[in-house]
Amino acid sequence: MSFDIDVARRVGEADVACRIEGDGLTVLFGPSGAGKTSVLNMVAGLLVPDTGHVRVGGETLFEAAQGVDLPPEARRAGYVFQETRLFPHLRVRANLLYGSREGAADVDETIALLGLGALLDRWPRTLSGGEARRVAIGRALLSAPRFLLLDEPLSSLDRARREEIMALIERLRDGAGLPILMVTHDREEAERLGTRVVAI
Ligand SMILES: Nc1ncnc2c1ncn2[C@@H]1O[C@H](COP(=O)(O)OP(=O)(O)OP(=O)(O)O)[C@@H](O)[C@H]1O
Repeated sequence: MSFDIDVARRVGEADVACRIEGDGLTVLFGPSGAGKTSVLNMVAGLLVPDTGHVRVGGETLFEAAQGVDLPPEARRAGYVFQETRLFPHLRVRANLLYGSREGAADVDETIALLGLGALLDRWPRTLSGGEARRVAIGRALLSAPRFLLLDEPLSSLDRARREEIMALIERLRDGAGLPILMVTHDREEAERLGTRVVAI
C-alpha cells in the first residue's frame, strides 16, 4: 500500500502545497507554520484542498478535477493528533475500543504492544503525556485504518519515552504494511524513521 498525494491549498496567509509518493513511512519535515498539520488534515478529509488528489493503495479519496471527496470516516485514517484528543469522559479501555472495527489489529496484542495493560481503568486526565500518546496510537490502530497520520508523536516526551515510541513506530513501519505519514520538525527523528523525507 502506498500514498499518491498531491495537494495544495491556501490556509490563512500561507500557500500550502505537498507531493508524496511511495510506501513505508513518509516524514513531513519543516518549520512551524509551514503547513504540515494542514497537509495531514487534507489527507484525512478534514480540510478540502483547492487542487490535487489523494490516493491510497490505488484508491482515490479525493480528486478535485472529478469532484471526488470522500468524508473522513470513509477514508479510514488512523489519525494520532498532536494533542492526542482522547475522550475525557471515557476510561482508557473505552477510548481504545471507540471506533474499533472488525479486521483491525488484535485488541490484546495491541494492548501488550503498547504496554497499556496497567492503564485500562484510568481516566485520560491521569495519564502522562507519553501514556496518552500510546493510548491514542492504540485507538488509531484498533480502528482498522487504511493508513496512519501521526502529528508530532514524539514531541514533549522525555528521552526514555521518546525512544520507546520511536521503536514502536519502527515496528509499525516495518511490519504492518500501512503507509504512514508523520510530521516532525526534529531532523534526527526524520532521518531515523523516514523511508523518505518530504520537506515543506
Ligand atoms: N484557521 C486558520 N486561519 C488562518 N490561518 C491558519 C489557520 N489554520 C492554520 N493557519 C495558518 O496556516 C499555516 C499552516 O499551519 P499548520 O498548522 O498547518 O502548520 P504546521 O507546519 O503544522 O505548524 P506547527 O509545526 O507549528 O504545528 C500557518 O501559517 C498558520 O498560521
